[in-house]
Amino acid sequence: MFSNIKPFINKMNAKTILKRAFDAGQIYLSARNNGGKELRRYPKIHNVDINQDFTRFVFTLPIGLDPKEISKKGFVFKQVFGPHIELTGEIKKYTLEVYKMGMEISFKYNFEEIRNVINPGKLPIVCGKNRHGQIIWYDMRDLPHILIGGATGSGKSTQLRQLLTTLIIKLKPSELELYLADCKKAEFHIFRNIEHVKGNVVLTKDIKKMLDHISTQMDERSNLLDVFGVAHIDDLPQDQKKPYIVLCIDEFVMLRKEANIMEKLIELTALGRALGIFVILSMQRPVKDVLDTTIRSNLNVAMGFKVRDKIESRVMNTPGSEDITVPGRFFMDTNGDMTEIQSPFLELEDAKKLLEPFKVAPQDVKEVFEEEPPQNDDTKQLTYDDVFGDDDR
Ligand SMILES: Nc1ncnc2c1ncn2[C@@H]1O[C@H](COP(=O)(O)OP(=O)(O)OP(=O)(O)O)[C@@H](O)[C@H]1O
Repeated sequence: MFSNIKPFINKMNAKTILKRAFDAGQIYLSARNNGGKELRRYPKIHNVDINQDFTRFVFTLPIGLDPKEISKKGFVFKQVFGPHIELTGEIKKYTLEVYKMGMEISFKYNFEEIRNVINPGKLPIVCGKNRHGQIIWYDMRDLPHILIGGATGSGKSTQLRQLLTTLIIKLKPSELELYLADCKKAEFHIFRNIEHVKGNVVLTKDIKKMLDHISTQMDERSNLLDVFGVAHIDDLPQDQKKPYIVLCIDEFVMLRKEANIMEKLIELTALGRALGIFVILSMQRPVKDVLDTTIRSNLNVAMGFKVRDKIESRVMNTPGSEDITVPGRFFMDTNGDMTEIQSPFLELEDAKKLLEPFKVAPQDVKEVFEEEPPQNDDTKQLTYDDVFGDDDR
């Protein structure tokens, strides 16, 4: 972008362009002097580093400028610099990286490649690769609950498949219990008869039972913390150790009219962390009125795959995900930090092979809930059309 001009001029030009973005987004403090003339205090640009692949700016906000202005106006940087940017930072100091090229468009899942990287994690969530080719992961104990959103074909299910498969390979059944609810009835069949999986259900009434069971676990765990005077289940004595519980609900929007389920989810996402209970929710259409605001604010990580429009990306808090064109690509928001990531591509047949060693005979599966076929009206599950009607919002 700036490579044919001398370095100093390059930097000045780059600064001027960034200032244009501040202007366009009105990212400054404004006051009037005695003569009525407007005086603007812009963010201070401390550093401009230009190299072959990208230009990196470091800037700080003037005291008094609301940091929300930056998250709200993130789109301006894209309008000025183009789509390949990354903005990180909080409160005062921010780093903006402007890349010359888009990212690699594929990253094939290979557990051997991932194994060493996630080794220090107790409950590792592998997100994918960033634009520097680094594997991005985090420990769910630090950021306990995830929202995954994206239109059909965007790569949500593939991401869920690899997240769950990785956890199954990494943790023993004595360390991890998985509870899966698949409102679309399409995704979680490959996890049947896996020893870690204690529930794999599709009907609303079974999802309710499953949540009741997890709530009971939650109460028991709270009591244990009380009895042993510790703040986290990891600190319980060895003979009292409890497995982590991960509840994953695919297309949970279909349950939105179930007040009882929503209440339980609010409770789980509010209190789960210390009790070793974690939640992953996925949805095709992240629209405000289908996502309870309390639940939304308890979900610390959002993975925004391709969504339909700005309204949906705003609900996800992943601006720019409406412009994604590559399957498996997403923007990840972790408490305000935004990273563009390509998720690992784990194909169905490969996942089946990886899961094979963890399968047990059906009679040995200790699922807490047996799936029952629908019998009468009280088992009727909402369909997508029941929830959304036609395309209107
Ligand atoms: N990480 C990835 N890398 C490359 N291609 C991918 C990746 N994830 C998904 N794809 C491609 O996109 C297609 C759709 O992916 P996926 O089924 O995960 O989408 P989805 O969002 O779950 O859609 P739906 O809601 O309809 O199930 C896959 O069949 C695959 O071809």
